[in-house]
Amino acid sequence: MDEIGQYLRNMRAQAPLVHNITNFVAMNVMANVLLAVGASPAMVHAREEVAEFAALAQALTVNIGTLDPAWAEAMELAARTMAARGRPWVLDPVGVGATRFRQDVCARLLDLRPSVIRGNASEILALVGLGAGGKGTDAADSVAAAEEAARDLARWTGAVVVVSGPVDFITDGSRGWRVENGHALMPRVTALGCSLNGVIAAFVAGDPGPEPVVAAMACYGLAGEMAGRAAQGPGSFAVAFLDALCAVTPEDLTRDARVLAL
Ligand SMILES: Nc1ncnc2c1ncn2[C@@H]1O[C@H](COP(=O)(O)OP(=O)(O)OP(=O)(O)O)[C@@H](O)[C@H]1O
Ligand SMILES: Cc1ncsc1CCO
Ligand SMILES: [Mg+2]
Repeated sequence: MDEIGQYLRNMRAQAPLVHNITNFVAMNVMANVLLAVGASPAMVHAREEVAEFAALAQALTVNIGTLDPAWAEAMELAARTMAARGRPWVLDPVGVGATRFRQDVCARLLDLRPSVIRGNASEILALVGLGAGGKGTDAADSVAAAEEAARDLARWTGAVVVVSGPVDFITDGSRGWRVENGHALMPRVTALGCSLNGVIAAFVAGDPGPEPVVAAMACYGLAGEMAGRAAQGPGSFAVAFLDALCAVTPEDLTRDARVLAL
């Protein structure tokens, strides 16, 4: 892997336009996260314009958090555009274990070959369950338990798979990395997982493959650590986290990333 800070430097030099079809909860947080880290966000979801808009973007994220049928159609149209143009797109299968609707939509989206799939341990296990005939999952599934499932999902779909949690796991099906950066307040602020998808998309916009995804995860976790030192609780953490995403330098990332190649 190159010097890890280089991926942040490259991303900021490109300042990629990231098109996001995300949930109502995440839209504002995610747009601010992307601006803070140095990318350019757009939240666009109408069926009538998503394909045209996706053609302008360097990367796309799709998040099924507040799904409805019109949005599901828009997600497929936008993902199809990226796939046809060979541009990266990131899928976040929020709560895919919970309902049939989410499972059906995710199965269709997986056919459109996401470049990256990012979820928490339960979501990754549930997605693998779609391929294996729908085995059940537990909301408390650990990242460690999901590592093998993530490798299976990566081999099955061709995507880089990320399991986020106290320690993140990233795999392309053969290689694997653990990223230990992060802060315990991150899961106490809504939509920081959803917003992470945008940062991953920004890092892979100019540079496909698992290495920029690993760098995005370390960068996000490191910003969490910086924010954690300034915060009094979840509210001030959310503000400090935006400041930290803006302040973190490539040199900080190279020095303080805690990445284990397996
Ligand atoms: N206990 C923890 N300690 C340190 N970092 C954590 C912890 N839990 C999550 N993170 C970090 O928080 C970020 C978001 O991951 P998380 O797994 O919470 O996403 P999520 O469950 O999809 O969140 P949401 O659905 O609320 O958007 C990642 O960078 C991850 O490393
Ligand atoms: C709270 C919530 N509900 C649906 S999506 C979402 C944002 C975190 O995934
Ligand atoms: Mg999530």
